[in-house]
Amino acid sequence: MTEPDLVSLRDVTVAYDRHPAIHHVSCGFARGSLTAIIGPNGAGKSTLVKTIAGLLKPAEGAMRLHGVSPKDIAYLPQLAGIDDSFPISVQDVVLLGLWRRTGAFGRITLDMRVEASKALSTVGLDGFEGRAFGSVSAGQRQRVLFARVLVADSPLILLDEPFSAVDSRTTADLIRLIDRWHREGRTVLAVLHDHDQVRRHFPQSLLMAREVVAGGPTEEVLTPANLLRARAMSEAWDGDAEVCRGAA
Ligand SMILES: Nc1ncnc2c1ncn2[C@@H]1O[C@H](COP(=O)(O)OP(=O)(O)OP(=O)(O)O)[C@@H](O)[C@H]1O
Repeated sequence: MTEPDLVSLRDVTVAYDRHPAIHHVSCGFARGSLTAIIGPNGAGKSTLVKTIAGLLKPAEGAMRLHGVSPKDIAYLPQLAGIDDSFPISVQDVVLLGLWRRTGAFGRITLDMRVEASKALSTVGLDGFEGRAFGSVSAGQRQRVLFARVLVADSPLILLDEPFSAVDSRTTADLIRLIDRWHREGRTVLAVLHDHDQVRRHFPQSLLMAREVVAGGPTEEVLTPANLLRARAMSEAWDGDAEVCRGAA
């Protein structure tokens, strides 16, 4: 018998204020897979990832996790969504990745601090522990957030546009980290816009345009015909439509 997908969505519609952002999405992500989620702006990629992270609830359909609990998910939101005026040190941001082990009010041990420093070292930020998170550059911030994912040691990792505002050297370093997570058998989903990068590093892709346009091996998904279809579907989308209930 084949193993069920680690994450599966069946006929999922997610709405903001009753206006669907993605609709009738059915797809699965196998355990240990490395998948790029691609599609035009507004295609619903972040909405999909937030739904898998448990931050949004489907208005219709079902999202299921198999053999992984919601608290085991490491989610890296779009950098733009993080409030960098909040006074928190780089080390404390990394330690937030340990909350599964510590609980909301758990004690941070010396070992945990050492682990956080090691993770910072892995992402090239030796000695950054005491810096204010808001005071480091956008690329360095992204490295800090990857360090947070590193210490979380999660079987399912969701990355929303992890390379926006990041230079090519940092991108290359972070891609090496993603490769490492993939080799370790973790399941990784990343929202990306750079198709060359996706072709080079991501074996699987899911092309979205409010619904699934295509999913599977990247070379079969990223075809000119599919990309054209995704663009046309996005442009034809009716943003004022309401959730269609009871559709057969
Ligand atoms: N909090 C929100 N409230 C209302 N509408 C929202 C909200 N977040 C997203 N949307 C709408 O849902 C649709 C899908 O947005 P989403 O951010 O998921 O797309 P995306 O593919 O990630 O886009 P991008 O590539 O531009 O980041 C868009 O029309 C967007 O305006």
